[in-house]
Amino acid sequence: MHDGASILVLDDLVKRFGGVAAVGGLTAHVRRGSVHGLIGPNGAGKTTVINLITGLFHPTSGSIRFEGAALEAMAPQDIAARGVTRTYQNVRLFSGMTALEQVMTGCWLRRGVSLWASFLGLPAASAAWRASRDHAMHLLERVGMAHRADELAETLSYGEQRRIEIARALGSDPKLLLLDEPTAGMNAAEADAVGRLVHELRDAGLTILMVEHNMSLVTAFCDSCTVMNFGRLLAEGDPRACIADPAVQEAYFGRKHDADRIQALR
Ligand SMILES: Nc1ncnc2c1ncn2[C@@H]1O[C@H](COP(=O)(O)OP(=O)(O)OP(=O)(O)O)[C@@H](O)[C@H]1O
Repeated sequence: MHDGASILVLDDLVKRFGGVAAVGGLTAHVRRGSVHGLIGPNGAGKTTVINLITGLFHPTSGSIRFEGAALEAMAPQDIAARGVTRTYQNVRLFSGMTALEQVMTGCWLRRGVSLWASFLGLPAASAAWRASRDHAMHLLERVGMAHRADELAETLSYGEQRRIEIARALGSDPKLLLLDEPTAGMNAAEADAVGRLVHELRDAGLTILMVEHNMSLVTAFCDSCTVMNFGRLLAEGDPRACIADPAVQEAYFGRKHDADRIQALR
């Protein structure tokens, strides 16, 4: 997958924090128009990879190519402007704002009017505000939350808040959406609904890279995956094949004889 089919290519990516190599030479490919899972045990380096792709951290070495452009030295807002956006592991909504207002904050890249025009209430700013409200409403419909548009975010259920976050991330018309544990804390029905939403977004042309711990969701909804362990690549490809890989099983559950010993101690 070294051709134009890959929208994102990570090559020998390294991120050190002092003596800790959170990412220790990761190479990975994400195919355009796919749902790609990024999985691995706790502390494997998955969130650090998302932080590197979005420019929150710069890599110690290695490269990140998005549609052929090098992202590794770019500022987060420039990466966002190229069409890469994300959600966070923990819900990060603004308190005191309605669902619609939350999503409107994500539409800033589309507005195209200066901050001064907004402050001065110029006609162009009012028209841009109406356009971003209409777009935010459309996005709420897309994630099945239009009926909650005027509710304060803090009054919504956890699953609903996650949907609002996804709608907000869609506000900048991304090409690549990075979801960091989008189903954490959800019940099976809510998680399944997120899986279906992710498929709808993919079918509408988006590429999705999703950090996920729920293996049944990964096998049901991811087209491909990258498995990390200790900052490195453990397996890449078809999710079922990756999860069945003995090295991946060992990373998650320990060696078979360790499991047998633990069982014997019980
Ligand atoms: N800012 C930081 N400073 C120092 N160490 C960090 C920092 N961020 C991450 N690490 C370390 O890097 C390693 C990878 O962390 P990371 O959060 O990327 O893993 P993860 O796979 O996302 O884990 P989880 O599934 O538990 O969220 C861990 O050992 C973590 O403690």
